[in-house]
Amino acid sequence: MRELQVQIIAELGVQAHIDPAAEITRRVTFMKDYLKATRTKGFVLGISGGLDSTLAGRMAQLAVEDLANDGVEANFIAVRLPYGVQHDEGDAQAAMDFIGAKSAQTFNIAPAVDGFEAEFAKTAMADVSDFNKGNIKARSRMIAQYALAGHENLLVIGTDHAAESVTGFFTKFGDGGADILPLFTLNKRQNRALLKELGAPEQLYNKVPTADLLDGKPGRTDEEELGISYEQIDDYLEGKTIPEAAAAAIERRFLATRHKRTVPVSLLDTWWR
Ligand SMILES: Nc1ncnc2c1ncn2[C@@H]1O[C@H](COP(=O)(O)OP(=O)(O)OC[C@H]2O[C@@H]([n+]3cccc(C(=O)O)c3)[C@H](O)[C@@H]2O)[C@@H](O)[C@H]1O
Ligand SMILES: Nc1ncnc2c1ncn2[C@@H]1O[C@H](COP(=O)(O)OP(=O)(O)OP(=O)(O)O)[C@@H](O)[C@H]1O
Ligand SMILES: [Mg+2]
Repeated sequence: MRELQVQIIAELGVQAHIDPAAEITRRVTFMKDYLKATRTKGFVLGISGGLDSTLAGRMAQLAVEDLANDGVEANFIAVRLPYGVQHDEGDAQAAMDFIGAKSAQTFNIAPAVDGFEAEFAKTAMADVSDFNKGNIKARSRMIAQYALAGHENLLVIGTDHAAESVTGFFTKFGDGGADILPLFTLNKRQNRALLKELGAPEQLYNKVPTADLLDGKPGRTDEEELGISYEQIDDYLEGKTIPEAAAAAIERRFLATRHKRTVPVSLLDTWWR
């Protein structure tokens, strides 16, 4: 194995072989234990229709149902956070149906994002780029989830996992901003396997991953933006040999995005030297 590959696998805690049922139990138990230890009152998570939030959302609902059986009252808010009308709203609704959250809500981020866009144009005297606006959308979703969390003393769930973490493919303090990460250590195909194990419809566990942040290219696939396939990223994270160009691209992105996987850099840090 490549030297950096060994390091990355250890840092992200990826296991090459998993038992999906056991992984579900382990993660639901983690969510329940953390909620009890912190005496918080439940969870909130944005549901996009993509497979990561469908999986984390279903596990959150299972945690809340288990907690009720143990005599602990907890809420789970599954919140749709569209920018106006989402092009694949049907999948998002199918995800909401499958999750069956205790509380289902909708928060349209369009007025907030459009407000930022207008003020940005006045301040910078230039239009915000579609790419930069995409990050504003991701950060607006974070703010909406923290507002709901603050209202009821809930924990914000993040869907970061090894196959996104390794390339830093998330918005810093956007979808990267969360309190608890139940999918951590899993790669993309393992997320899919857990969702299938939970009995999700095929339409949901086989959904093509998309950050879906661009006005100009709705539903642009992650693989198109990254130029690396999840098959390659997953294989790399399982310690397999992949083509040199793909391995080098993953490692380049990993090294360039170290600042996203840590708290803000201070005088006491040395990792960047
Ligand atoms: N070396 C460094 N040390 C400390 N901070 C550093 C830094 N370099 C940049 N920064 C800071 O980081 C910022 C750039 O990071 P960031 O704002 O995240 O922006 P950036 O990494 O450029 O863009 C986010 C990427 O994640 C993708 N994404 C976002 C959201 C969701 C998903 C998804 O899969 O659903 C994917 C998105 O498509 C895009 O490719 C800079 O503006 C700067 O403030
Ligand atoms: N339109 C949306 N509505 C609600 N939440 C969203 C929306 N877009 C993104 N999110 C939140 O941001 C997280 C990160 O998005 P990301 O695309 O990585 O995950 P996903 O959509 O759940 O799965 P996939 O990566 O397979 O598309 C989502 O898991 C979800 O919590
Ligand atoms: Mg998505």
